[in-house]
Amino acid sequence: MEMQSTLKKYFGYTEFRPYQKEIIEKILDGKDCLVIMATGTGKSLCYQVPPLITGKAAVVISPLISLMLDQVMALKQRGIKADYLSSSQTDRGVQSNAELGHYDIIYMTPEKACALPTSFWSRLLKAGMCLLAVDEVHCISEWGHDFRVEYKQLDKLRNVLLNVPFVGLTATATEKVRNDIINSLLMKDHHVAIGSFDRKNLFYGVKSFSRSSQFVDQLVEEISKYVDNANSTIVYCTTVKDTEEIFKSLLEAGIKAGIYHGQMANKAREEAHRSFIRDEFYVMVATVAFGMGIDKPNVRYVIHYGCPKSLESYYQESGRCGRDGVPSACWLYYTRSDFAKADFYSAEARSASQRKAIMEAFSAAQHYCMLSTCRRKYLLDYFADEYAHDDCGNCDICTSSMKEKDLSREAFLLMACIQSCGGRWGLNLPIGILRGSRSKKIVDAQFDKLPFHGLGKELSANWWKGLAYQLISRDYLVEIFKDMYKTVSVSEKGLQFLRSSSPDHQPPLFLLETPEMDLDEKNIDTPSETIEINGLAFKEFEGFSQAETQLYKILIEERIKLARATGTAPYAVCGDQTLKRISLTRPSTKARLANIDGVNQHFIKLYGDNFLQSVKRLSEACNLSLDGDPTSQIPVPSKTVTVPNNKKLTPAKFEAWKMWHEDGLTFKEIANFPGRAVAIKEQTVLEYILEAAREGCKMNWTRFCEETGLTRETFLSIQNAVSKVGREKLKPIKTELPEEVSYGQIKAYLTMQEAGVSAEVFSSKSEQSCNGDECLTEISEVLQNSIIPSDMQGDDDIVEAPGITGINGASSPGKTEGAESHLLTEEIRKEAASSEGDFLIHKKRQRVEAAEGESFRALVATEESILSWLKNFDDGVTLSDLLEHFNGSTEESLVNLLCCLEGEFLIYRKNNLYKLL
Ligand SMILES: Nc1ncnc2c1ncn2[C@@H]1O[C@H](COP(=O)(O)OP(=O)(O)OP(=O)(O)O)[C@@H](O)[C@H]1O
Repeated sequence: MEMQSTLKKYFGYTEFRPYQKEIIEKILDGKDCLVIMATGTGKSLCYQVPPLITGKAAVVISPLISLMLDQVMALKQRGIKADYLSSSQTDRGVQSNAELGHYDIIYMTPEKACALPTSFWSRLLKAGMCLLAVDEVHCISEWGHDFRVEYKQLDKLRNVLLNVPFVGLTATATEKVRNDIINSLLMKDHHVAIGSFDRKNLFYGVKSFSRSSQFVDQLVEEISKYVDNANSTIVYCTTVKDTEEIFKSLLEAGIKAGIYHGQMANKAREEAHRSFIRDEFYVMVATVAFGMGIDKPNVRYVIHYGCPKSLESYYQESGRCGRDGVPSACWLYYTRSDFAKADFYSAEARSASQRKAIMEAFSAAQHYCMLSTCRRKYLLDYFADEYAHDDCGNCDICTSSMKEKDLSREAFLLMACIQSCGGRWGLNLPIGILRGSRSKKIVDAQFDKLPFHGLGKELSANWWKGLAYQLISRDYLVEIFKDMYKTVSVSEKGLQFLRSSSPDHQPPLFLLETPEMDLDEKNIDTPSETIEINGLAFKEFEGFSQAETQLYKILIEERIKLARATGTAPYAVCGDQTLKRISLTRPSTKARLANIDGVNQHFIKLYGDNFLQSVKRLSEACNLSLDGDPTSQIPVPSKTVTVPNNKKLTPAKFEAWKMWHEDGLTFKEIANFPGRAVAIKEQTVLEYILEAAREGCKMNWTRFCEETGLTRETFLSIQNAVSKVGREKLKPIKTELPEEVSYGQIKAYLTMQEAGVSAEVFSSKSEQSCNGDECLTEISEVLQNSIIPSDMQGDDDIVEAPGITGINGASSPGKTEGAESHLLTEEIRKEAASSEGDFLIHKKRQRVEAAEGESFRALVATEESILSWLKNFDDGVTLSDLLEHFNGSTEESLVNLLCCLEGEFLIYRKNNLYKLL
């Protein structure tokens, strides 16, 4: 509860993102934690919440001063006491204040942390220290992509900070790097949280381009379209020269932009960074020097102008995009000449193994450019975060209309040629042979005598390379790195294909003819189509009227003014999404403003009056009424909904899931559904639903377990059996278990385990709900006593059904007869089954009743009495509950008191439930 209220009070959010809560709990238990979560998924919050709960400081090691400055600025805007210490700082004030326990969070560079005297740490410990967080902890490992030698010294702090949990956080760490981190930070009995690398809101796209002024002009024109809505863009270039060229073109086109690269003086770079995050311009053209830790939440486009040197750096840089969770696009433009930079990058290597690692990393980036299969899948598989789908529906490949073609003859020629050359060469040699080249290498090795020589000359080298990359990504060919060189050979799968082929006949092999393959040699550097960087299926102002869009745009300006007046960044005042919610709901009171997701207590204190005045004035000007529907939702991008895009789920399976999940039907009802030509088995329905769950469809596991009869005890005994015999085969698991445990229950357990659902689902259920018939009876009773407040009942059939009209008085379900009675229980059961939320209501009702029983006197509400009564209800209460309890108060006076409490952040309202903060 305290965690939840801290989240709303300081950050304005009402829900934790995945993993955050469990990590915070572990830290509060004093455990070391290693947190590996995708960029922009909210790692920082994991170390920012514990000091606010414990009242003890958190020390955060961070690699860059600019990053620390941004974090400190944003935290101050949330009313959190934060500052930073670095070796270049001359002011001793921060250090002494830290020693006196004046901060919630103190950032410092690793150098500074190691240079601080033991006396500093002793004083800090005395004042209270709850954790030491090491941000971007992959820098500790030589195997990581940003090794920083100073990070290696951090283990020294272990001897000084006894019993302080160490928390390492990073977005990218292979297993090798993870082990290195654990050893370097001397972590013991630590908790590891590994989130998915998938950034669902990001669209990935790649195109080839030519380095011509014509292309740059097109790019600039495209970028200019997105600047209008205050959407930020970062253009990453591989060289300083490109950076300068694009920057100049943007300025010439009248677009305000910034530039950032390693050859600029520190001060100029800091200024550029500062201006970008403060929305003084919306386009930043930079080299990769502008990468790690840029946390501007509303960057909508990240464009790579040139192939990056590795997928790790591509993931980091593209990760700057869409950090507020809003759909955003990452486009990568490459030229073939980029691929010749392997030597340049590997020149940085200090050893043969490092050189090999650099080559491999660069090759993976090249592959990414040349893919003909889902880009998201390739990226996630690369980071060992296997993506279960072949089609993400949110990258250029999955959304393109490219058609597969039978390229079996060409694939045969290429593979046969590679095999005939002994699989000892790169791609250029076999392609040269097919294209009839008589280069010295080919002639000396007598490869010009091979029967394939010249058989593929009508196709460009580019075309053949495109084909080869597809064969590699589909495992017909394999690439092997040997020191500075890579060779390509035929895999077992490719050999099988060759064995079943002859020069005249090959089994069909359907592959894509990508746009790059279409380019012939003369046109190699001509862009295949006009640029279109958007690629988002999402319309930014979907669901907004014209007037609301206008209001939003004016509020953006107001936010900039407020931020300038307080010397901070506009996003630190409040995020774009919060501003959109304000534009849609147009609150007239602090209470209403406080209830908007993303609005925190400090915001209300600092800007509440100002914002409310602006909203009132501007709404009037835009002819919009105040206090719109607080449930107005900003449209969720359809691309993140997995189900409709999911090609793996057949219509029958999807339909079964929908009937169960959305219509509340039982397995039996679905199996015998009247519209079905032939009834199917209940077991089949169960399997369909489990498959839907595995494919990412939403599940109410509590209800599912109830219907399958899977109890906590059975769940735990299956867990036990699986730990003994493994999860690969069902039979051995079944043999380990009592007779009555069904295969269906075992499958359900295995799917739940895959989905990360633990036995807790039962404890929460038993607390929140009751079982089977008992539950039905109890809910019936609740209805019978007519204590479900009308605002909770909704306008479903229950109230209207025959024999139920008397629920409030004359007749009751108990008194109805036969079919009517059955109808009622059926309806109730469906209602009960439709969501866990109803069980919550039921439980709350019971507690309301218990509390009611305490007094029969007319109770008049005061701020204090409301607060003290709300303490009884973790799940919150409705206004009707409050009115029932405080029966001596009028609705108006009660609402006024509630508004005051909301405005003071003592309570908050969500889904019409008032909860204590
Ligand atoms: N529970 C939450 N609800 C809504 N927004 C959140 C939540 N937690 C974090 N955020 C927001 O998500 C954004 C990204 O969070 P954060 O900076 O912590 O990401 P990160 O994982 O540290 O990323 P990186 O590795 O790139 O630094 C921030 O703007 C943050 O305020």
